[in-house]
Amino acid sequence: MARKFFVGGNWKCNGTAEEVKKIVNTLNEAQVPSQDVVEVVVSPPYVFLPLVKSTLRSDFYVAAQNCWVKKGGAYTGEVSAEMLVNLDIPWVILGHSERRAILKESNEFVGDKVAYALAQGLKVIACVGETLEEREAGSTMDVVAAQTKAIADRVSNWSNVVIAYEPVWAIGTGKVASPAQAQEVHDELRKWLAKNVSADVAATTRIIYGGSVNGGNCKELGGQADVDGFLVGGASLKPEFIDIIKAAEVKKSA
Ligand SMILES: O=C(CO)COP(=O)(O)O
Repeated sequence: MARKFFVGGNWKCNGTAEEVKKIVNTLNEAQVPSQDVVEVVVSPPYVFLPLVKSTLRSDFYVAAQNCWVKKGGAYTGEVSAEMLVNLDIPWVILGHSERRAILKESNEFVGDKVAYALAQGLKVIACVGETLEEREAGSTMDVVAAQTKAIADRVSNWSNVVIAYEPVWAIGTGKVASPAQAQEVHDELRKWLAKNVSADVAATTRIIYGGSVNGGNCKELGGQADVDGFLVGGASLKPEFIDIIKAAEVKKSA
């Protein structure tokens, strides 16, 4: 299958320079499957991007955790897509649920960001996912489809997009989605892409899972047919991130 396993580490708003150096050292020394088998991307806070980029092994890549919705200018506190490109940062995470919920980023705003970042040449990890209330109300797929539609309405080339399905109730809670729950949404999302974008985009776009992924649950989750990797929060700051990268092997032997 053409979809290469993808493991992202979202460090969120954590770390000191000393801690970042330690994490990078641990990653640099790790024995992991080759780039043919797994694509590894770590996402430190903006201020540590140059440090990580200049010290991280060359077979791992870096991502910013956000960027501004259009060309830079008089937007105090923002970082533009152009700046990331200028620093050779290849990836950006957009639409993370923490930004949607706390900073009130709407589906349309996230869609605009994704389109703009792609147009500047960045690769995008676009996050979608439902809250516990939405799941309990039976509207998981409606929510995820609306979030994805806002992206699909603005994007024609999906080759540089990875979709991260991150149920909000599983993020930072230790309450991981069961492999069957993850597979169900990933499968529905792929069908949505087939129907609303194209069969080719559905077949080739990686849909990764995020929400309390750890060294213990990654193999079973990664073994699901439509789970193409992970976006890892808390565990990406720990040595167990290496075990999660190694979960890519489950696909190779599948
Ligand atoms: O939000 C996440 C990754 O973007 C997931 O976070 P946790 O792995 O800490 O639940």
